[in-house]
Amino acid sequence: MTTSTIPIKISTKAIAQEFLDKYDTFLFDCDGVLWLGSHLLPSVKETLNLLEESGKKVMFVTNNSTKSRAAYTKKFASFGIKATQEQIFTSGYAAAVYVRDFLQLTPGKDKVWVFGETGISEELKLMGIDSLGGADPRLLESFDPETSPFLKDGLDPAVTCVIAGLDTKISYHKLAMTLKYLQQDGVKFVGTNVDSTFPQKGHILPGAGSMVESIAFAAGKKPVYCGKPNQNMLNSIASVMDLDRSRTCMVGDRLNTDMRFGTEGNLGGTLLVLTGIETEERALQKSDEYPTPKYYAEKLGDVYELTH
Ligand SMILES: C[C@H](OP(=O)(O)O)C(=O)O
Ligand SMILES: [Mg+2]
Repeated sequence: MTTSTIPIKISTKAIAQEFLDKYDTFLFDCDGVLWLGSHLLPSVKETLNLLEESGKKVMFVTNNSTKSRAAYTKKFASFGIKATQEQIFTSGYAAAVYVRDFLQLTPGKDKVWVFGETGISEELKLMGIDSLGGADPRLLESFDPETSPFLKDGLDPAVTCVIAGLDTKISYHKLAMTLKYLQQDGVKFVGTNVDSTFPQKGHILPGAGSMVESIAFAAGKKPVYCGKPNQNMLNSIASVMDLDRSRTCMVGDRLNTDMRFGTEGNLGGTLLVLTGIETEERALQKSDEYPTPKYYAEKLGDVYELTH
């Protein structure tokens, strides 16, 4: 899939101002755009303040399922950035919405086995859906099928779905139990996001996709992914806010998730920043796997720095 236009680099005041004037709503990816782990990227806070002062609407759309939306408001606050839970969409929340609304799990009856962190289980809990596994510390113990606390009374028959996402405390016990549940007839398989890698300051580390696809390979089953570029996420956002797609821009650091999400969502534009996964060379090359961005920039903060 390609777009005919050559990406425009935001490298002058005039281009930066043209970019700002073109859109009323900005959807921001988080990892690799706003921050790298605990490291806030340059002039991000100033850029977000500029957008707020200009009356622009801002949403945060992250494929990172490790934290709940509520936990993310605390991460934003730690950087001195105001963000309400309603402005934040995570792939963990998107997966919970999917199992509630599409798979129609019955709260109080159906349960979910989670491979991943609290960002998934906390969102399920808010919907009244119980989950097993996840950050349960007993899963960090070495796995023995004879003694595992998750097997001694047999598998929980109430589990009708597995949700898998990024787990920075991965263990064989977690992999084994997730596979056991996926081997049960009728258990659905949901992935939070397909990102193969995860940007940290000075490192590109294994992402959710590398773990979910490992489980999929073992189970011989393909998950339904709920994060970007899945359009259910954008449709959820559009349903809760008055979104004029033609005046909306998706800002991200990954071509095959963020830029696809924006282009396939028929948004007015996309901005690829080079502080995460991608390079200028890849931003400019045409590919069948992902669209070229409308704009690109060395970093998001250039939008502020070039106009001030
Ligand atoms: C990298 C991705 O997060 P995002 O860039 O979508 O915030 C992820 O955590 O897998
Ligand atoms: Mg990112």
